Amino acid sequence: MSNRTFTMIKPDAVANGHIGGILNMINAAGFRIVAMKMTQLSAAKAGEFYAVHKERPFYGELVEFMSSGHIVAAILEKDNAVEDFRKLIGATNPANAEEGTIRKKYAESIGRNAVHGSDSDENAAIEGDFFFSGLEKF
Ligand SMILES: Nc1ncnc2c1ncn2[C@@H]1O[C@H](COP(=O)(O)OP(=O)(O)OP(=O)(O)O)[C@@H](O)[C@H]1O
Repeated sequence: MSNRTFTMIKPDAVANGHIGGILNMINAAGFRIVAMKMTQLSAAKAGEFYAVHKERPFYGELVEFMSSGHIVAAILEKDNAVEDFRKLIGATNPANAEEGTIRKKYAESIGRNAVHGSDSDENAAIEGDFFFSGLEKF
């Protein structure tokens, strides 16, 4: 079990002024931020990041949305990081997300759902490298 996961605060939450609120929830849950940056994905980069969903009907909408505005990408550290962070963000569809989760509080819909969280240790490492590769040491 790795102690790191990767997250993005998505364009809806950034545009609606929720970066601070979401980071507070992340800190309060015991995660340490080891790398973080604000950036905007090109459609090509968003498509690459979500390539596993290429065949899904919502792929075009997802890529358009994820490249529509600024995002905040971060690597987080905590014991059991991947699983605990998935619990903290809540269900993909905010209608099914539990009280106390980030998506319950900040997500607008299944597409505009405020945050991303890696679903495995392997993907956490791949996704972290996607944004923070090479020269940076953390
Ligand atoms: N039916 C849908 N309509 C529109 N967008 C969707 C739909 N299902 C999923 N998505 C979008 O695709 C993303 C990836 O879907 P996935 O099933 O991997 O959910 P997730 O693992 O909870 O989300 P994420 O990977 O962003 O943490 C979702 O977060 C959501 O933004």
